[in-house]
Amino acid sequence: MLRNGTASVRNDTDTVRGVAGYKWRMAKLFRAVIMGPPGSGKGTISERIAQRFALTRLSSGDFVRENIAANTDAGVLAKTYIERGLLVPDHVMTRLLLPRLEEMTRHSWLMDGFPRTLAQAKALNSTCDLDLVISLNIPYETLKERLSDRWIHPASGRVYNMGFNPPHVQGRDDISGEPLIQHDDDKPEALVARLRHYKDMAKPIIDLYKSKGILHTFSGTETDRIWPYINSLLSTKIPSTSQTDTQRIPMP
Ligand SMILES: Nc1nc2c(ncn2[C@@H]2O[C@H](COP(=O)(O)OP(=O)(O)O)[C@@H](O)[C@H]2O)c(=O)[nH]1
Ligand SMILES: Nc1ncnc2c1ncn2[C@@H]1O[C@H](COP(=O)(O)OP(=O)(O)O)[C@@H](O)[C@H]1O
Repeated sequence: MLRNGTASVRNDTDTVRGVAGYKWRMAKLFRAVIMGPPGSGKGTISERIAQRFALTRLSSGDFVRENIAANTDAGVLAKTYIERGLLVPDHVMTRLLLPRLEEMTRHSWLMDGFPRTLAQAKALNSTCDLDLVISLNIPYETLKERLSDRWIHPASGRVYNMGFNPPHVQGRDDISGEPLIQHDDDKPEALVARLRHYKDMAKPIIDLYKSKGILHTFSGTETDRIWPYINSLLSTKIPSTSQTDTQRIPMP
């Protein structure tokens, strides 16, 4: 249920009267979060889930970058942290994200990158009830190999891996043809610290979702082997009607 003041819309099959004499039947919506250490495949798997189940894919990193580009107050503030390689403080992240989620009352979504702290998880919890949390558990050696081979198209966030999903033209984004870059913090020397940090921050969040009975953990070294399990889990959880989110039905 997405709580917005006193209004709540979600997880119900609900009808609302529209302007043109139609009722809009709200399909049962679905809200999920994907968690995992850097390089665990959150972006890759989110993309597959979004395509297969027609969910809106939300990425906290993209929100932050959009706000920086648009020079919003929160974006300007967030930039000062990102430039120093820090996480954006909780109150800035929630100010950026929660209003956006409140606009999404009619959409099923999958969030990547939020919550990253227990405070964020609690703030999210007070805004909406999640249906499911996917946690990816990938061995360190695998993460290290993947990240040293990760190339990104910064403008779109499209991700490549020189072995797993290489671009059609080496060093160039498939769609725009623009150059790909590597993040400094994907280098092995930065990775140990990033992983330790992830573990410390994620543990209480994972415990919280476990206690709510919505946590599903997937372990393995290959996305293509994990994917069928995620796919079949979601097939049982996501009602087929949520693929359109709303259906317009004539008023009787
Ligand atoms: N070799 C290999 N690379 C993968 C696999 N799954 C994802 N990748 C790549 O590993 C890197 C990290 O994946 P990404 O989805 O960006 O992870 P995130 O940091 O959790 O969002 C990217 O370069 C992906 O293309 C896999 O099964 N095998
Ligand atoms: N939930 C969050 N809490 C705090 N900072 C965040 C959050 N999501 C994104 N950010 C900030 O935005 C940056 C980019 O996010 P993202 O694209 O997820 O990249 P990365 O996976 O490299 O951290 C992060 O490094 C961090 O500074």
